[in-house]
Amino acid sequence: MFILVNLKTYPCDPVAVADAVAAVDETTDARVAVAPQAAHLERVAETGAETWAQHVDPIDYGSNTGHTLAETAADAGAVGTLINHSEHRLKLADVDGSVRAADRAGLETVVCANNPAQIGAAAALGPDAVAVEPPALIGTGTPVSQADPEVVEGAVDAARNVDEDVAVLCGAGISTGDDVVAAADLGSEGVLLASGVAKADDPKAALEDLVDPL
Ligand SMILES: O=C(CO)COP(=O)(O)O
Repeated sequence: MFILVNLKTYPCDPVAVADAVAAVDETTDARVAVAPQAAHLERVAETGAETWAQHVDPIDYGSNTGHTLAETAADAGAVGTLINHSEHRLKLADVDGSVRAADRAGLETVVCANNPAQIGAAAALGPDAVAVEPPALIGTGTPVSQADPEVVEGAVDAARNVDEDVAVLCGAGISTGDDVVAAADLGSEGVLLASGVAKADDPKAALEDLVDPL
């Protein structure tokens, strides 16, 4: 299982969480990675934790003020990027452009989407993975894999019908190892989560609980 911790703009210490991610990754067969804010990419990558960007723009080098260039994220140590989060919504053409930009820079891609229909559209753009995250469950602590299993199964079917090579992850409310096991049982190859680790009093203990049953 792939466990990708999105730090969003939570007021946590990104380096401390990254240290915990790196330490827990050593103890498990699961793959554990962290997606800090763009300004923290370099410091986070220096911990040795697998580091992802939260976003890259559909641009190339040039006159693009205030944008995130995929190559710059890669230079800072990112090995992958999220694209099109519910909290950072892109037009389909821009999702496509961001996937192309990430490919150009050698970044792995996970395109997020709200529901199975959008997952099908996202999978058609050829990312490495898609992640279904129902917006109503994000940040609630109610795990999509246990509260809304149909949406995860629907996403797996939607992606498989389009491109069997695109992995499917799920996210929203995931915070325990049981939530991760439930996701795996539904055909998900990984989970995206944020508050369960970024807002935890002890992020390392939260990560240990997530990987414990794997
Ligand atoms: O949006 C998410 C991950 O990208 C999920 O957030 P929560 O884990 O806080 O529900």
